[in-house]
Amino acid sequence: MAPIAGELTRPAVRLAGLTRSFGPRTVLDNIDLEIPPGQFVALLGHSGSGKSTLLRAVAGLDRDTAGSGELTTPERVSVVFQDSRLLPWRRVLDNVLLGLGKGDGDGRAAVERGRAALAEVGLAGRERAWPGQLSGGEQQRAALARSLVRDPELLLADEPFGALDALTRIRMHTLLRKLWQRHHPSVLLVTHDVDEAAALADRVLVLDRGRISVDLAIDLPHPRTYRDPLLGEYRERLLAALGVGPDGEPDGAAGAPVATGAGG
Ligand SMILES: Nc1ncnc2c1ncn2[C@@H]1O[C@H](COP(=O)(O)OP(=O)(O)OP(=O)(O)O)[C@@H](O)[C@H]1O
Repeated sequence: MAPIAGELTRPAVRLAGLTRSFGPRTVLDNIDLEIPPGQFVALLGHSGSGKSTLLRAVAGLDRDTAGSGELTTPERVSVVFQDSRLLPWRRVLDNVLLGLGKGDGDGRAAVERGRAALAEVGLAGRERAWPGQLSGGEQQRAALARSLVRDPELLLADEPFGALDALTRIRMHTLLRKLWQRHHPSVLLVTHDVDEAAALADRVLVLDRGRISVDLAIDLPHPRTYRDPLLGEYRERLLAALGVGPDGEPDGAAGAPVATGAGG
């Protein structure tokens, strides 16, 4: 739930002095970050800037990496990746049920939760399909259902729509926005897509050379339309922060151009 005004709430995510290195290369350099409960944060940055490394650290997936820092996350954390990671030998509903943790119920109650999650992502009636019978977009919907079935307090998403075509991606943005508004987990969404970040997030972070170089609040109500000129202004600010000039060419220090994805 969103915090009630004036109520003291602990951040859902707290990173203090997070540093990660691969050999001599420091990818994350002493990062501090707090994400309040229910906040939708997008993490932008050039390829290789360390976005996935940060997300994996928050997810607790990189214990072998040389690093230091403090990390606090809520108990129920779900992760979605660019590929759905559905098990091809399990039917869609059974894949979704894999998202349930110990103590989340079993038997009939679990099946009901799985069915409800599939219905929420628009896959009612596809419970007994095999993953290979779903389109790419449907597979990502099933992955979202698997991540939501345990009602996460924190949803971590690493380029979840990066492999989808532009139109499917826009539909998935709408779906993710609705799911977030309904369940209100904190979200950390890694993306290359400036439009995706500006359209969905309360707050956009830009990762550059191991540090968070920009922390920008997107102060626009939801749902946002891609044609809103105010959204366009945020987009321009973010592109400038990424070092992409008006002609799409790099305009300075930050380097290569970024894909801006679903525009228009
Ligand atoms: N397991 C690993 N071993 C060695 N180097 C790694 C490892 N994981 C990531 N790196 C390096 O760390 C840097 C950051 O990688 P990371 O995947 O976090 O970037 P990213 O911003 O998510 O990139 P992209 O947008 O291309 O996915 C890269 O230079 C990468 O080569």
